[in-house]
Amino acid sequence: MSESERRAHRPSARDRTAGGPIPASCAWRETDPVGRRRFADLGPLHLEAGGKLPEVRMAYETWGTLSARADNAVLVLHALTGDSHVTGDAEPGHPTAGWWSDMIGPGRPIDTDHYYVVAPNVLGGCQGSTGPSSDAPNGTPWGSRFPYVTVRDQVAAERELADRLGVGTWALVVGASMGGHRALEWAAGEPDRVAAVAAIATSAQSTADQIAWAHAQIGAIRADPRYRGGDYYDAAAGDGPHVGLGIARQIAHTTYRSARELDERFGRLPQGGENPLGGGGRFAVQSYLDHHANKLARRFDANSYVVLTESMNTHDIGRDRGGVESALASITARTLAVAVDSDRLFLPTQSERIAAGAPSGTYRLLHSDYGHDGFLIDFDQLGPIIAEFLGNRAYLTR
Ligand SMILES: CC(=O)SCCNC(=O)CCNC(=O)[C@H](O)C(C)(C)COP(=O)(O)OP(=O)(O)OC[C@H]1O[C@@H](n2cnc3c(N)ncnc32)[C@H](O)[C@@H]1OP(=O)(O)O
Ligand SMILES: N[C@@H](CCO)C(=O)O
Repeated sequence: MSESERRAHRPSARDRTAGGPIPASCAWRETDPVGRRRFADLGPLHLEAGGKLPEVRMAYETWGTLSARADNAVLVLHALTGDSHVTGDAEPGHPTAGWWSDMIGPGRPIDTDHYYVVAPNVLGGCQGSTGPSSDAPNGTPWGSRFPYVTVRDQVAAERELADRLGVGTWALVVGASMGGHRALEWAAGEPDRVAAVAAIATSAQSTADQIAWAHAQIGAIRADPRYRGGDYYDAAAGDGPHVGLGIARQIAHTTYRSARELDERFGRLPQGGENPLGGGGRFAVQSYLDHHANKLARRFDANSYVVLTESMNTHDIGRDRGGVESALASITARTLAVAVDSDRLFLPTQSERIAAGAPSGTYRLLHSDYGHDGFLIDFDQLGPIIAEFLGNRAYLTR
């Protein structure tokens, strides 16, 4: 069996139900299973679309040491279902290693022997920062009552966190995908506080295509009867909206990978001993998507998925700033825009636009078969690009 066949076939069909009943919500809430997460209580936050959150808590992790001049701080902003655990090995309570361990750490492109790295969990998420699964003032989860938050609101919360950490100007703000939205929003909205920005596989404003994919994902969650309009937090395991959330992940995950990769990797292979002819069995690629659906439903909250996806839909650094080109032109930070050539969700032209519009913009392209997820896989290319942008000669000549 070839490597591609081996990858395509694992694990077995039994994976579809692996792990037992799925909890109604897998929000981490106020817990800190890894033991290194910290929390900052920021008080009330007035929201761009109206209303306010009376109490905002931000969960975050840090690595390295802030210099006496506070000029070595790097803000790392995660994507839709990411979290603050950007680097480190797998450990109890966090079964996966940091999602950017190859990029951040001693001797890595973002070298924590030199930089003070801060990674917050996004506002509206479900990994310790205030979100729909957090308790509202009446002591029960916000659920359907959670207000609309924008990318700008998320950055406003991160700005408050920066104030509390004693960071005036970030040496670098870096993010990919949804994290890139926030990185660009930081650069356009807080030019005095960002010396350099790296926006990876992202866009300055959401496109109709991205909103269209998101629409189907949100629809899948809302159509799940177990979603209960967003108020499902007291449901028993197995009785939460994991079906809708899983379908949303399957739609999204397909857009995160390239058609070429899926075709070359899975082809028309059936999954294990299953027979798709007649409708009973699955193709391997269907099993693969089932696997990713199952995994996400176990680690993420459906309401957070909706809240964050909606915030991505209205992402537009040009809003109330005279349009995207005007907002890009106002960026004073050194700007790096990185695209993945096979990304069918965040097209390279959107990164080219960022680099062309920012006064000191640089554009770099990753050559990858993996599509949008290339920023989570192709570190042999992304590492040197970021190291070069930071002038990390030790990494480049290692
Ligand atoms: C900043 C952030 O975004 S942080 C969040 C990033 N992490 C995630 O999104 C978690 C979801 N995972 C992913 O998106 C991807 O796994 C990545 C991008 C992290 C890594 O990509 P890859 O290394 O190419 O992993 P890939 O997409 O092939 O998935 C591998 C999994 O699919 C499973 N798989 C492969 N083929 C099949 C199949 N035919 N049937 C069922 N499962 C299958 C593998 O067993 C493996 O399972 P495991 O992850 O539980 O060990
Ligand atoms: N796999 C990433 C892709 C989104 O950019 C995530 O789940 O956040």
